[in-house]
Amino acid sequence: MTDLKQQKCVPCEGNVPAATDSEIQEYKSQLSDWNLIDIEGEKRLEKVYKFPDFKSAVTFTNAVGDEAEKQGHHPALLTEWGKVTVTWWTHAIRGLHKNDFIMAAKTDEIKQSL
Ligand SMILES: C[C@H](O)[C@H](O)[C@H]1CNC2=NC(N)=NC(=O)C2=N1
Repeated sequence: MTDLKQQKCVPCEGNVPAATDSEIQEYKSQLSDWNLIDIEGEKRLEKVYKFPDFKSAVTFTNAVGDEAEKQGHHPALLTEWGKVTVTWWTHAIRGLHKNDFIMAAKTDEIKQSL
């Protein structure tokens, strides 16, 4: 099985099915500490990353933003002193796609690289 973090997002403009519950479980089992949340009926993946100060939280936020631009898939990012909340979902399908799990794995990799 190819690591999620090594995969690329496929272009997604609403013409793809959402991940099934069993796909969600399979992809989620390859990640650590990501929470599956439900916002008004839409499934999303969320994780809070901790930092020692505001500046390193901003650096991480920008690095995640750069990868999002590269992959054409964009998160919600809430940057605060000492923490960043990252939320991935696919707007076009109002739910989760494999792209979101790929980006979650890449987000973990970015955190480890800083
Ligand atoms: C045209 C462009 O690829 C799409 O609008 C992309 C941009 N980034 C995106 N990011 C996310 N998270 N979901 C989307 O549906 C999405 N759509």
